Amino acid sequence: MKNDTWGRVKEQLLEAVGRSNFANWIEPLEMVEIEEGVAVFTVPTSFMANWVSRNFSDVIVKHLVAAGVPATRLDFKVVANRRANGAVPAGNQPKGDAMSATPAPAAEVNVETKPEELPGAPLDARFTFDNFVVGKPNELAHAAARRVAEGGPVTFNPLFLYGGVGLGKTHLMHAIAHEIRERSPELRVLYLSAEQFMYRFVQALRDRQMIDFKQIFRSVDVLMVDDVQFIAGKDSTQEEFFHTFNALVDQNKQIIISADRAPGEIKDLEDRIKSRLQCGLVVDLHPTDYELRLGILQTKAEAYRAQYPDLQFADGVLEFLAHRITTNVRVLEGALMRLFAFASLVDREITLELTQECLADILKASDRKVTVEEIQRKVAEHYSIRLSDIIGPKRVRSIARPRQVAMYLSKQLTSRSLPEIGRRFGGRDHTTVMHGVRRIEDLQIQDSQLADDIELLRHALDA
Ligand SMILES: Nc1ncnc2c1ncn2[C@@H]1O[C@H](COP(=O)(O)OP(=O)(O)OP(=O)(O)O)[C@@H](O)[C@H]1O
Repeated sequence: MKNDTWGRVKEQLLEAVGRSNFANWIEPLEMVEIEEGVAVFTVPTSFMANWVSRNFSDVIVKHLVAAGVPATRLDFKVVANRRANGAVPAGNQPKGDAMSATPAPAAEVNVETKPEELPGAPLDARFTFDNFVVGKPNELAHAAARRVAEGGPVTFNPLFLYGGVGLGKTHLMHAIAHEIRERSPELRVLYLSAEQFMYRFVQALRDRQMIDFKQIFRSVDVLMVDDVQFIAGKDSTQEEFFHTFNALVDQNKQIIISADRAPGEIKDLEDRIKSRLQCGLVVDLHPTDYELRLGILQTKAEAYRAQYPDLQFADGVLEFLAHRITTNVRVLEGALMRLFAFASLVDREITLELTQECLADILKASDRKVTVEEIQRKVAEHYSIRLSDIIGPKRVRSIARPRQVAMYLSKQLTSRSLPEIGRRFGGRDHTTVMHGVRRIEDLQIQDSQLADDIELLRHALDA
């Protein structure tokens, strides 16, 4: 076939597949010969051979035939000697070796991108499964992560991990990547943040390297994208992410995604992406509880003590921190590190006093803000009465006393004024609240059962 015939067919294909597909997939093809109904093309990469063969064969054959070329099927040959991981402008390919090679199905040609060439983010060596403390709030997420890391047939795809700030999503993602790399070094694992994904995508568009981009992202065995909420509202990045996602799922490759909230709650994320993200297993990391925080502190303190055996902890310091710093694990870790640094500087035992002095700002910022509504709910639960009764007008003692307890705790644990508290108790006057608070203050002294109840409630509200 003459080159100008292929040139004319290309013009038709431009209209048929659109400018972007044409530039990415058709333009780089070079027609070499037609033999016994097989139209032979050279392509820059095996990925491209596969992709064009799967997605554009029919349309190419159709237009070839319409132009009078007797083609019934296509064959692609990857031309050797190209740039390591990229396409070469059409028309510049060295042809010698590839042309004399035995024709091979496109799928058998394999141009490898080595793991080190993958544009991923580095993994933190500390973020392993061994260093991850498991407790009730994260046991499901941990189990799912372990399962994915162990490999075997893909059971849930994608694995979607979500949770609030600093609860261990990134730690788990890195742990999975470490484990897979250790167990199956031949697998190509690509970990990166959604922000980096966008950055690579924009860069590829700008440098006209979309073929490389697609090739790399669609040729990995495990794709891990952290903080996916970042692409919300970024239309072209979402589009590309969606296609990458589909291409990998189609090939049964594992995808692991993390976000700060559930897929359905990510605003400005296309519905089709939301529903794709929900297809596999969605697990959340719950806010830490006291036991998990204490476990994390103990593990970290032990590791630190192994390094600095002279370091002394007074009893109750770790418990105090686990009790007081409830925001997230990152803050907890930061507090512990500061404490260690301070203690080794002043060369003193870490006492409760030293802890309070050294971490005053963190402790203040971490003070939990309890609401009047939470107090009312907990008190109602504790005394097995209805929440509406706490707020309502009933005056029988079995209801009036718990109501006074709730008023007392509201005064103690929140910064609300008496009139504000009164308003939240069904619009009562501030004098009624004041009376309730005083009554409980007095009664506590004589009534040990009441004192215990209040202590229990205070603890529950603090946790
Ligand atoms: N269960 C845990 N055991 C040990 N360390 C933990 C645990 N959970 C969190 N951490 C530690 O807390 C810090 C914050 O965790 P990580 O970066 O994984 O949080 P994240 O959920 O990804 O937060 P972000 O939403 O900010 O991205 C890390 O140093 C991590 O090692």
